[in-house]
Amino acid sequence: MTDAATTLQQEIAAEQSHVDRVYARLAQLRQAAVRAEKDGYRLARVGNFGALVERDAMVFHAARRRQALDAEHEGLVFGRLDLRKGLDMREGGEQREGPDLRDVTVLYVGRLGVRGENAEPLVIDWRAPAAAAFYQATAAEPRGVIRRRMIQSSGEKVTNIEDDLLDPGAAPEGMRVVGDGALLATLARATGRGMRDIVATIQREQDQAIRSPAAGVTIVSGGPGTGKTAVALHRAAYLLYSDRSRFAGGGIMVVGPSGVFVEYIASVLPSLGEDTATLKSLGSVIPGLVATRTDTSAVASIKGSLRMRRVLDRAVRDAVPNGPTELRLLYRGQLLRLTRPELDAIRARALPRGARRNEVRRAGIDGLFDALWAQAQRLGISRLPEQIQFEDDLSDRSDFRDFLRAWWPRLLPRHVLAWLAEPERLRSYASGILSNQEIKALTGTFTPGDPTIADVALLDELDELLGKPPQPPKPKRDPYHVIDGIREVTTYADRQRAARAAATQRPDDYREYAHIVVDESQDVSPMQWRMLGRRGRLASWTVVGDPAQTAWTGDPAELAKARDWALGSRKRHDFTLTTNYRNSAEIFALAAKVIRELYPDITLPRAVRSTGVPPEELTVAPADLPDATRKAASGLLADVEGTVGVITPVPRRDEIAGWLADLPAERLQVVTSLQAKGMEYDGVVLVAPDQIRGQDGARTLYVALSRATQRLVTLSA
Ligand SMILES: Nc1ncnc2c1ncn2[C@@H]1O[C@H](COP(=O)(O)OP(=O)(O)OP(=O)(O)O)[C@@H](O)[C@H]1O
Repeated sequence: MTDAATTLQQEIAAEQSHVDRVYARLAQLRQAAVRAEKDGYRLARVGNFGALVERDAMVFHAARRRQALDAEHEGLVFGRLDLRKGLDMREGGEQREGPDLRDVTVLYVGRLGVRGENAEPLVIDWRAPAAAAFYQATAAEPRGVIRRRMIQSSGEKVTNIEDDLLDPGAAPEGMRVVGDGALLATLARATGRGMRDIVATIQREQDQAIRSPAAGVTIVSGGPGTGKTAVALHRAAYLLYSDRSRFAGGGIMVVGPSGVFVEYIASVLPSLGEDTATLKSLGSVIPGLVATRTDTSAVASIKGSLRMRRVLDRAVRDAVPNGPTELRLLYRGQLLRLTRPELDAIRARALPRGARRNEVRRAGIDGLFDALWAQAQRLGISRLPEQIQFEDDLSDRSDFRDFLRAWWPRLLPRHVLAWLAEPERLRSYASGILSNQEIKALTGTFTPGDPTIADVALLDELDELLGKPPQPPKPKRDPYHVIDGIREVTTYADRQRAARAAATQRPDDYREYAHIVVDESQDVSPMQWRMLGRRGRLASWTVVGDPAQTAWTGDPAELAKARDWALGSRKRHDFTLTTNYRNSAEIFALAAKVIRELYPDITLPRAVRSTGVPPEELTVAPADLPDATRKAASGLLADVEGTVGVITPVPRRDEIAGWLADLPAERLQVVTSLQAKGMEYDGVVLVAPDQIRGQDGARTLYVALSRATQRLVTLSA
């Protein structure tokens, strides 16, 4: 063994003994927590009030502790800091020759804080203020850190160590420094189906964004692969740690562009021991509805425009399709009749600007009564009763009630959206608001019962425009348990469990999130900002994105206006990330070429890793495209260890997936250029790049070109 290898083995052994100590302590704590929980429940059988209160406290603490201890074992300890200590004392007093080990304080950093039997910290939580130096110290500004050590493990076994010596002058004799570049070693690892947490290798500029103040709006920008998504998710975990009652109680919602993306990031927060955040795609923000279909970028940009609110406002005021065209009632031998224009006028009067159709049905009915009463008086019906009796008579009649149900039904958003599927209605609502060309583009894009992702924001807008019919008040629930007729005070543990459940399964129309994280925010349309804004009126926000990656083709001023409306006047904190951790330098160079054609002066991130393998740009005859795609995908599956993504033009996904049906599916995913947003694969086959550029623009092509970590093949026909 070489000297370096021996040193590494010795250092690994030393760290292993600390890691063993931590796991032994963890097992002890876990046992104690389980015991305390059991004892707590036993105490309750004593039955008096004092015992209940005691049980309360015991069970609560024990259960919470056990949950935390259960959450995350893999790679529990991942960092060590050797810090200078006693600087002040040394300067004023005793002078020694050089620094020695007495001048060093050692601190371990991990996914969880663990204390020893005498309350000494064995590991501190990565989110604790004392751990910030682990991420923020640099050689230029060591912040008291002499050596930063990254500890890599597999399960409970330490496998490698990587050190950074930040303050050589303060390093005591005998302090050894091993490894070179933990970050690069991590980045070279294969990509799995899901995104990994980066807790052990968070970089300084990322850490600053993660720990930015909870209040207001934290805005994180940066080019492809700079860790915006990773930062957003670690920030959610950080907020939950720093103010648990506020953020777990109120709820954190993380919103990403697509279902594919949400699936990709779903394991990150649980791997950090946090499972109370709600993850949503833009197609699933409304409870009970999951839209996955995408429109073309051009159509999505029209549907996302604020002008659609005016189009929808016209729709909710219109007569229902196939509704009654007149009202005819025989009353005491005389025919009462209201024509279509009269009915329309009554509806319009009952629905002044700002009124919500489902909420003012009563005003519509009153308008009908008034018109019918006036007519009855005009006709001089004999023995006409008081108006009140006249109205009662009508209300009792089933033909009148049937008419009301058909004329002013309770409308659901999906009913009204379905009206837009009729070209006539679409034209009449949109004329003068959208251009003829835009109306033509929208025609045929609304499929009743099968909304696209862009339609979801329209449904949410309609929900607001329509309102809800007034409901009788719900009876209040008894806040206490009643078991066998005996009332029992709920325990903290019960409440904790209930709070947890409430955090993950919030009521259907939950809109009071304490924090909203918006990922890929460059693709959130104005209508979608309104949808998110409604759910974050009291929230603080983290908004991450990259304007150069947007597929939005509408008016930028409108986008800014809607975003400002959602985020309000809260204080903004801006952060920019500058290093691309995803792409090899060779792959990013090709992506950069595409975006520079559009924005020659754009500042792009620096790709830190090089593989020596340039992307392959192939052109084949159209008839050979299926074979070439299959060959490229299976070639990449053989070449890379991790995942392979095949990125297609939007309308061709299913066709191209068909070509690849016989390839092994575990490591292969076929996605459209729009679904590829935010995704990452080790190898990417990009099919028909020119068609992607033609349909969804150069910025979407730039996104597609910047998804691969190791290998990229483009196939043009
Ligand atoms: N500090 C880090 N240590 C290790 N890996 C990192 C670090 N920062 C980012 N990465 C990795 O880089 C890749 C890109 O990160 P992420 O997806 O968060 O970037 P992004 O800025 O959201 O990209 P895009 O805008 O292209 O969607 C991920 O695999 C992530 O794990």
